[in-house]
Amino acid sequence: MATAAAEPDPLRETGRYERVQSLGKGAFGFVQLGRKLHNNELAAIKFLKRSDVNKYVESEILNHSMLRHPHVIQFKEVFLTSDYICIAMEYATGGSLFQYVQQQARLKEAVARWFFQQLVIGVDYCHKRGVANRDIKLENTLLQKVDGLPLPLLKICDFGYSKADMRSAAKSKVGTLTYMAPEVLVNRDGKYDGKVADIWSCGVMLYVMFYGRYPFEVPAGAAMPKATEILSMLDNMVRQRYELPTKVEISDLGKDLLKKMLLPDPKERITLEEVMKHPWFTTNLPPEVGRTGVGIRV
Ligand SMILES: Nc1ncnc2c1ncn2[C@@H]1O[C@H](COP(=O)(O)OP(=O)(O)OP(=O)(O)O)[C@@H](O)[C@H]1O
Repeated sequence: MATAAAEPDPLRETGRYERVQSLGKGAFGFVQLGRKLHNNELAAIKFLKRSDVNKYVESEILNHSMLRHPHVIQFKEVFLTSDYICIAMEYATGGSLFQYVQQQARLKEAVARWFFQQLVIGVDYCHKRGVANRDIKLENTLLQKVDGLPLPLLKICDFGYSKADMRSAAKSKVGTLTYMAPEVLVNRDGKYDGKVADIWSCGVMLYVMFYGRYPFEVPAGAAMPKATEILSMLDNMVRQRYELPTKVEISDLGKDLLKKMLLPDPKERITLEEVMKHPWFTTNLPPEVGRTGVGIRV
């Protein structure tokens, strides 16, 4: 994580916000915790260089601003400073689900279900609003601590690779390799359905929560994987060659859902509607989930 001292302080020139601390750095910019001067409200503010603005920044703003849901980080406002486009959003106090899983090595099945139910309900909401996220991963799901709840709530963030156009299929090969659906990697006719690819990525997230590792990987080490390594990973995906380590006890229903989400043919892959009717998913799912996000039992 970058230190606040090393980062510029663009909020100073706004006269509306002050910087509280640095929250971290991504590939495209940095994020700071800011406080709104007139009401002390906190916000996570993402700074993107104005000179680097591209179609992804535009989609991030347009798509994220359309969404309002308990399991999506709330978009607040966008404003400009002399050098940056600044996106103010709800501040998630509990870090990312990636950090959470890393701390625990892997999650108990009931805890994985708690997060997975919220993830799927949030992703389904985005899809119903016409937005495919295309970069669903543990790092892009943040946690919000809420008094009285045994576990934090999950919030989907980062719509930098999202796609909203319902009329045309997605073409760009975007996302993160270990979470990328095979049809995105192959992209033979140059098109895929971003929403169906999101379901694969949710399946990868479920796998990582269960087993604390990725189902499909290229060897670690090199910054850029070799084409042969990517092809071999793709081969494993297409042949459904991944381990379900027996030393980790996961119910048959949990494994059944996982397998249906990791079906390589997007036409055969389970739909979100079917996921939400799956008996593993509906276990311990109170009616409040998705509406307020509060009241989930583990
Ligand atoms: N709304 C938020 N509340 C709290 N922390 C946030 C929020 N949004 C982002 N962060 C944190 O800020 C850091 C940078 O986030 P950002 O989205 O720019 O990059 P990233 O997701 O780490 O990487 P990349 O964008 O390259 O995939 C991350 O550690 C992230 O957890």
